[in-house]
Amino acid sequence: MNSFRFPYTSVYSHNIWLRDHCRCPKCFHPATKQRLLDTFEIPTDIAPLHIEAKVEGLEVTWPSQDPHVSLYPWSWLQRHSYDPSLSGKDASQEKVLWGSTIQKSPPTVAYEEVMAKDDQGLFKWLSNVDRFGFSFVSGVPETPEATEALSERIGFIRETQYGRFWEITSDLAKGDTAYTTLALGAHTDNTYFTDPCGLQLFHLLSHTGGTGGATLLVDGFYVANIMKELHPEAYDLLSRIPVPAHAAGESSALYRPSPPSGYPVLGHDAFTGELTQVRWNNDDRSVMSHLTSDLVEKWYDAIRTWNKCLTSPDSQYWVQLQPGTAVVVDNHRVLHGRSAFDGRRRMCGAYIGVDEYRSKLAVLSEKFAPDPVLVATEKIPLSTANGRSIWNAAL
Ligand SMILES: C[N+](C)(C)CCCC[C@H](N)C(=O)O
Ligand SMILES: O=C(O)CCC(=O)C(=O)O
Ligand SMILES: [Fe+2]
Repeated sequence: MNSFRFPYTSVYSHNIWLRDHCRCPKCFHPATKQRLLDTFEIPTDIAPLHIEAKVEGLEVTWPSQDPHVSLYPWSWLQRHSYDPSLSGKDASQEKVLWGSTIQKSPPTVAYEEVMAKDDQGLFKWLSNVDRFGFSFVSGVPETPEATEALSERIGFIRETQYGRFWEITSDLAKGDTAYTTLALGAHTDNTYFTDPCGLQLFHLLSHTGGTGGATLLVDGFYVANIMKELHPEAYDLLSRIPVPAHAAGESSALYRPSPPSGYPVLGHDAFTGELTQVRWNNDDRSVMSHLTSDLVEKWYDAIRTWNKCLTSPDSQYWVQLQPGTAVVVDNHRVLHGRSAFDGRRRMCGAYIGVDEYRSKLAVLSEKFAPDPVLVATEKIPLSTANGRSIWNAAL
């Protein structure tokens, strides 16, 4: 919507869009941020009575019994303009793709900072995850309790068939190879869920009487980028062919995603086409029973190429976790794995849902990295009953 060259009698589509998105307290509940306006009462041929460019934003007067005045802050219009789209990516949200060289300076935040009630450290931690897909937390007390408290700083823990906050060791306490001493190749968890967890937290509590059990991290977005450049046909197949998965190690549970055919290895934003998710766990993959015969060879070639890129030394970041240093991983981007081990090894951690993670990051971003245009130019009342800006540029 070319709000800056807004013609007086624009085509109806812009008028109805503008009227539908009025954010005055009568049309948009200031506390609940829900639409109060009845979209379907807006006349299809609605057109403004008057338009004025004000310091705070675009003021539009609509015809109705008592002319209705809407104010659209410039930052809000910029954020939501669709023709053309004007909301460029701001650098702070740029993803930093990485390979093995990340080992030189992996993103890390101190536990004390993350636990501090002012949330600055928590924002720093989640900003790391947003940019790098993972972050260490140093100085964590070597207990499950402290690790659980750390997890809960982000949001409520996601409970699954493996429990809420989990402690794992090689006792097959649960029907999964994570509860063995076996090596695990680079994977993302929960491919058998429709909605894989957003974050996965790991904290090695102890490892005695044995060796191995190193942690592998791979930036799935970095590897996908390489695939897109060097193996576009394979990238395309990984982006199109759904992959079924299951978790069937517990007699009480048989998890499969909905639909059971699953989801492609590489998931994209349907609107922007941007890569948004990697789903890959070759051990948990079920029977590929929906490939057409002409695709079988091609698909296996594609996953062989994918695996080759995933396992290239250039893509792999191996780190021997130590008690006291936890790591959180964006399970929609970064794959994790482990080398085989012996001896007694105790790992604890938790899942956090992707929406809980993104919500916490959004709220903290509003507080610590607000939309500069919104803060600088809007003179309109920014706070409401619940203290949240009525003009959060994202709403
Ligand atoms: C131990 N912990 C609960 C974290 C995971 C156990 C299940 C892992 C499963 N194979 C997957 O990849 O999702
Ligand atoms: O034991 C580890 O280091 C990680 C095992 C694993 O992949 C998991 O728990 O999801
Ligand atoms: Fe895992």
